[in-house]
Amino acid sequence: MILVFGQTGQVARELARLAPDALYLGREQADLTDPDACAAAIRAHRPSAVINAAAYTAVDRAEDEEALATLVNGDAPAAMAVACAEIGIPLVHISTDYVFDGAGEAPFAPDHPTAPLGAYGRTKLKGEDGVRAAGATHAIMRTSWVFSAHGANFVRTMLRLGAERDLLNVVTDQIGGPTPARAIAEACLSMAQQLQADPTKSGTYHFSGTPATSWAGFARAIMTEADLTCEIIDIPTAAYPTPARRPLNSRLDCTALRVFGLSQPDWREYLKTTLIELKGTA
Ligand SMILES: NC(=O)C1=CN([C@@H]2O[C@H](COP(=O)(O)OP(=O)(O)OC[C@H]3O[C@@H](n4cnc5c(N)ncnc54)[C@H](OP(=O)(O)O)[C@@H]3O)[C@@H](O)[C@H]2O)C=CC1
Ligand SMILES: Cc1cn([C@H]2C[C@H](O)[C@@H](COP(=O)(O)OP(=O)(O)O[C@H]3O[C@@H](C)C(=O)[C@@H](O)[C@H]3O)O2)c(=O)[nH]c1=O
Ligand SMILES: [Mg+2]
Repeated sequence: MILVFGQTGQVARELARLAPDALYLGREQADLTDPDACAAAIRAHRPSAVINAAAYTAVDRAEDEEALATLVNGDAPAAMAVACAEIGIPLVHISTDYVFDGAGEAPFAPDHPTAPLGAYGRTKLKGEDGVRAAGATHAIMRTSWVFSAHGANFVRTMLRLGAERDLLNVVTDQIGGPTPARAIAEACLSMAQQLQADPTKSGTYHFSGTPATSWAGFARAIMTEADLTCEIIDIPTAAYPTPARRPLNSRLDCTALRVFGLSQPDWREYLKTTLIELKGTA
């Protein structure tokens, strides 16, 4: 039995659709602000693998709540990994492009030095370090720009704003790979299964959608696919001030996915299916 931390999040919901028999622990059953409780849940349930799909993901708010975000994104995954090491099971942990500083234009390889620009990235990096230090079989999967038909994400924000406005300013100098939560969930399950059979696959992997685009480019694709007439105006990051700094270059080098026989999802296909799914629920 696979144990998943998270129930209502984008990735957790997609996991639940793909693997309904896994055990999903929401905030009520396992609060990540209590790392010991997370470790205790693993010891109590003795699963065959753990996937951590829960996190503090409010990038701007994290600047003011770094202590809380550190507990959830840093200390809880570390405690999970210690418990996984004890009982000899793999942990699949999800991390982010925001651990990098976004310099240059080349895709970041998994072993490229990290240098987060903000609190969210710092807390996620602490979680990565804790998972690696615990000695459990693990995959740290760094992904980026996650979207789905549920939860808080850029696609849903653009659909809401696009229906209200004729024009929308969107940054054009942050480049990355939008990644469907659905594809992340599939990859997590595959990694968990393969790690059980072959612990030598442990390591840090990048998993992002292709092709790389800007937030403005992504916004334009969303408006087109959704038949909204809202015009997207290209603006530089400097013209869109936010509490947290974000990396300009979020490109991730995903070639190591070959180890798991996985490849990058084309976000344009998943955008279509996401919009169909949203229409069905509207
Ligand atoms: N969203 C994105 O664009 C990106 C996300 N990631 C990473 O991917 C992973 C999945 O993200 P995503 O699915 O988008 O996340 P969401 O923001 O959609 O969901 C986060 C989940 O974490 C849960 N959670 C937050 N705080 C706690 C807590 N204290 N105790 C228990 N559960 C908690 C939330 O529960 P509740 O509903 O109760 O609040 C929610 O289920 C995370 O590790 C994230 O860092 C990486 C790159 C990009
Ligand atoms: C709503 C809006 C956003 N933007 C910009 C702000 C920001 O630079 C970019 C995306 O906005 P968001 O608020 O979705 O960005 P953000 O929440 O920072 O998204 C990040 O979330 C975390 C959890 C991650 O791990 C990252 O990979 C990334 O997905 O678009 C505009 O330019 N115009 C707009 O109207
Ligand atoms: Mg956000």
